[in-house]
Amino acid sequence: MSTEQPRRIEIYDTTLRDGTQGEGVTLSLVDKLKITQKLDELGFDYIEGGYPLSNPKDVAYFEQVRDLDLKHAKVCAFGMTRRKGIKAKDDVGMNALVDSKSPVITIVGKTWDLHVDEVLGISREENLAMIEDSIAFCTGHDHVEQVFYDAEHFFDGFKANPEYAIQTLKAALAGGATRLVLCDTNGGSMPEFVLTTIKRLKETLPEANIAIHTHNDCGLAVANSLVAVRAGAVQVQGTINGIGERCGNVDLITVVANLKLKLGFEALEREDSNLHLTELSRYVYELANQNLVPGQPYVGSGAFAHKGGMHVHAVQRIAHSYEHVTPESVGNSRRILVSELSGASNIAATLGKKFDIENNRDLQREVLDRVQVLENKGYQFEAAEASFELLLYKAMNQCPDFWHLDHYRCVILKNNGNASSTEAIVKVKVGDDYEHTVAEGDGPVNALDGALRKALQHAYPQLHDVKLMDYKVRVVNPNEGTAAKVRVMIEFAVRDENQETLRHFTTVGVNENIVDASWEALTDAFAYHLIEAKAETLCV
Ligand SMILES: CC(=O)SCCNC(=O)CCNC(=O)[C@H](O)C(C)(C)COP(=O)(O)OP(=O)(O)OC[C@H]1O[C@@H](n2cnc3c(N)ncnc32)[C@H](O)[C@@H]1OP(=O)(O)O
Ligand SMILES: CC(=O)C(=O)O
Repeated sequence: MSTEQPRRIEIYDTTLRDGTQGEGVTLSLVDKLKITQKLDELGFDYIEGGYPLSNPKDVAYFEQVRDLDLKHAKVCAFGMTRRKGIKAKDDVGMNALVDSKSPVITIVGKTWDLHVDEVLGISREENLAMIEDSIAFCTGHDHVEQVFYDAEHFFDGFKANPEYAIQTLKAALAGGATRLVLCDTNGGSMPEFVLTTIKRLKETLPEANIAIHTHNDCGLAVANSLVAVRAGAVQVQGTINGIGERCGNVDLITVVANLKLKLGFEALEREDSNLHLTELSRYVYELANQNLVPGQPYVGSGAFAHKGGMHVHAVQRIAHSYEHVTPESVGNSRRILVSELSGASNIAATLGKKFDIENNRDLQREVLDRVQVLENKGYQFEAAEASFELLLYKAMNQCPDFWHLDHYRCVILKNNGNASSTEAIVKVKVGDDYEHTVAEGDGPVNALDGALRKALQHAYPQLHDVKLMDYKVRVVNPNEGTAAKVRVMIEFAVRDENQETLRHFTTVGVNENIVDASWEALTDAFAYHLIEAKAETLCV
């Protein structure tokens, strides 16, 4: 039996620098500090906080991050080599880096002769001097513990001119760099090339500590990072959720999970850090104001969501029949979806216990048939769990009529130059009485919601607790132009008397008329809430 300790891989996060180079990503100073704290809590080794020369926010970040009580992570300041033709000590960028007081400085320099000759337009010797001088200038300051060298375009440079690429790395080592970070800046390299290149490099520079920084332009950032580790890299650089320039950086969430759960490496200082990967991913999406990616490996909302009937049938018996790791191992959870692709097992798994129908195959099939017919018409029940449950209540004859609609009407008034106003009129019969109400709203749905609530408020005060939160509409068959069907999904929150949210639920409606589709989703929600709240119907 091997007694060898698993190799520990350093994890270097650049969400706050390279991540913010992604389209649509901006983080406030407070967000950057919060993410720093979170990454430190989970045991990240290095956090690249920004580019101190770039903007006042990054300067402020490096001032304020010193007040955080970080337990493990080292904050890194990023910048490029000195400008051509001047001394490092006279370069504003160099001075901004050391003035940041960061214990680690990461300097990016040119490896590819194309960039040296054509982009910077300098001699190759000057580029080598810029790399060595810049690193030496930083290492010459006592507070600087380490300088990492980001070899920009390393793999493209090595392909074009391997001798020169290696000279640039030697210049970095001569300056005192403690990590040579091989960057696949354009994200175009293939894993085989990354592997063989690093192996060749290790023969030339056996003592150098190699790190890897990949981009995802070929969808290979994770693969390239993992082969680099296999070839001996000691550090992986990337971002949370893979945000970053163009197609993004490597997603450190996937890298860490693969290193720890699949390949037997140690990564991140905290023992149970992989259990918090889902939480971390969602935290960063939230602060970066980005939508979750359902299919994101390990931590996406769909990473352990089972939809096909055959899958659900098997997963209920043996979870790993359709799951490569347990959802809990990365802090995620299993979900069973109901749709036209479901089998009876999906219904038994999602609602079998709540409705006590785990063994009632006939009822499960009846509801499934109904789901299939409705989804064929444009409904979607995966995310509209309340409308789906209502189908079950109906199939079990447990969905009473709480009111009878006589009619509703919506009027939108638009005067030239004025904002439009909307009025809805609703007439319903509740028990023996007619309620005829009117409400104004921001639009037809808001006005109808108001008018129907007024009509029902005395008979069913429970509706006071349910609030409309979000409204989404999508065209189902766009080929029909303005006569196309639309699918409306409405999210509601149920609140207690202190206005604390107890739970959310969603309903769906489909129609050629957007107001009718909205009415269907709205009334589904009211009926669902009344059943769940055990309201007695006044209509017999
Ligand atoms: C692969 C990467 O992700 S590297 C990081 C890229 N990140 C960023 O660019 C975001 C932060 N950048 C910035 O805030 C700005 O671009 C700054 C402050 C760095 C520079 O701004 P400016 O002085 O206005 O220059 P600009 O951005 O137009 O052009 C880059 C300049 O840096 C020079 N340069 C580029 N790379 C290097 C390098 N490795 N070493 C030295 N100089 C370099 C270019 O020659 C050019 O200088 P020039 O205008 O004298 O020809
Ligand atoms: C340094 C860096 O971000 C890159 O080369 O991609």
